[in-house]
Amino acid sequence: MALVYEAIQSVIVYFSSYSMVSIIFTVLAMVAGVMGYLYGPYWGVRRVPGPPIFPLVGHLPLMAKYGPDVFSVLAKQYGPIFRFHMGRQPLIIVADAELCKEVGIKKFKDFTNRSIPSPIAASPLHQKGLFFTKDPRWSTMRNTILSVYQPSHLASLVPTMQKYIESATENLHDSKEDIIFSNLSLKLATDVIGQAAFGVDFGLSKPKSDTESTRIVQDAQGSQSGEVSDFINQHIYSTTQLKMDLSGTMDWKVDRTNKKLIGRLDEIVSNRMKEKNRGSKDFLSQILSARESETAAKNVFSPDYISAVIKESMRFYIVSPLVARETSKEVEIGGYLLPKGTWVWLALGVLAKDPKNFPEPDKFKPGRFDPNCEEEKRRHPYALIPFGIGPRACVGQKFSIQEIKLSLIHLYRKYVFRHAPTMEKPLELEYGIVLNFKHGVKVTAVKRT
Ligand code: HEM
Repeated sequence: MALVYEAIQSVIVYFSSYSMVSIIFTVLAMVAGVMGYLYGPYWGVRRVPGPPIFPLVGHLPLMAKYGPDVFSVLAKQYGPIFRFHMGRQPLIIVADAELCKEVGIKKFKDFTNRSIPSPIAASPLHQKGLFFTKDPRWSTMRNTILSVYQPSHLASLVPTMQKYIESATENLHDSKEDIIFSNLSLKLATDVIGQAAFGVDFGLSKPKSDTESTRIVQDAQGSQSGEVSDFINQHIYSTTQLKMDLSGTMDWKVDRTNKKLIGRLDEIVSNRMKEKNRGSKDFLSQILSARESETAAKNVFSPDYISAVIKESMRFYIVSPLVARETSKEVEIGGYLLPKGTWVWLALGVLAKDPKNFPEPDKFKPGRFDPNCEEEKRRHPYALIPFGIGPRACVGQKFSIQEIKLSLIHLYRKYVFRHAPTMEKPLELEYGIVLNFKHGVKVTAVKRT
């Protein structure tokens, strides 16, 4: 009997110690899993210098402390290439013109793609566009799109651009309220893109009375202008709501808006496909014609003073301070070996405020771009790259510069502008995916006599 009792006892001890061991193992495995989840992405790039990491939030508290200057502050401390953690996701920040050249041009084939933040990874609409699309799909799409940005085609757009600029700026001096110039230029740019890209009049920049009288007039695509503005508002919502949210969740409203947008875009494209003599006035018609003639594309598409002022403005308020790229295989940059899949971000904003290339960087001095001045001659050729760099640089660069130049010429020929008394000083900025003005740029216009 005693023997049986002892045997049972030893079995109980065996099993209870077994379950203790298994609990310990389970807990250890869970801890290892959590540590792996939190620090796995860091491990491959741990040799790249960077500030100490706060658990879970990474370096986000530094962003709260230094605001938009955070990358300039860190570049001073850690050098031209450093690590910055958005939560657990490490970014390798490249803050030097020569290294940007290496990523964007010399080693481009290892950096063809952009890193995709999770809200975009969850959005098929954004992934289909040229900006985020990847690998061969990107090159086919880019080659087809580039044809519509040829100088001859851009030149043919001058009258369209002029028409919108003239109508939008006709009676600025009559305005009883301050003109929120940043809003006006956004509407103007969107209207020009609508006409140039889709052959559709969005009617956003027309002076109010005009817009009201044409509200019921059908636009070129048969949709009413109210509907078109609705479409654009959805588009603006969809793009401005893309936060750098790395939590893996996506705002359901963005998802819903994207679905509606896809519907609208499909509608515009299918209507245009039905048109026999669609001509080649707008980008959509050109791309559809290119698609019909090229099978590869078919599978993919479903220094004058003004120049100096434009360059200095784009340096001073750099629109897109960071450009996201990703390594497609193991690659060496700035003396560090980066594994495949590393997020490498080019810090165009740090470059633009680097006193090595732009002495007194916080002063607005268009003269620094005078081709005869020493500063211009000494400067690194890739010190100011507001449109990005290399084969993946902005396709809209020439289009934008043409529109900016035309707008400036028209505006300054007719008006003198003054800061409105209601405009804050210094201007308050909002930093998102692109730079924005918190309260708008407010001006009053005085007609030249
Ligand atoms: C002042 C105006 C603009 C600025 C500062 C700007 C800036 C940029 C930057 C920095 C990039 C990333 C480039 C890189 O990765 O190296 C980019 C890409 C792009 N931009 Fe712009 N852009 C502007 C206007 C436009 C316009 C008007 C269009 C269209 C008509 C446009 C279409 C694109 C596209 C499609 C890409 C993605 C190109 C690709 O991934 O192959 N941009 N832009």
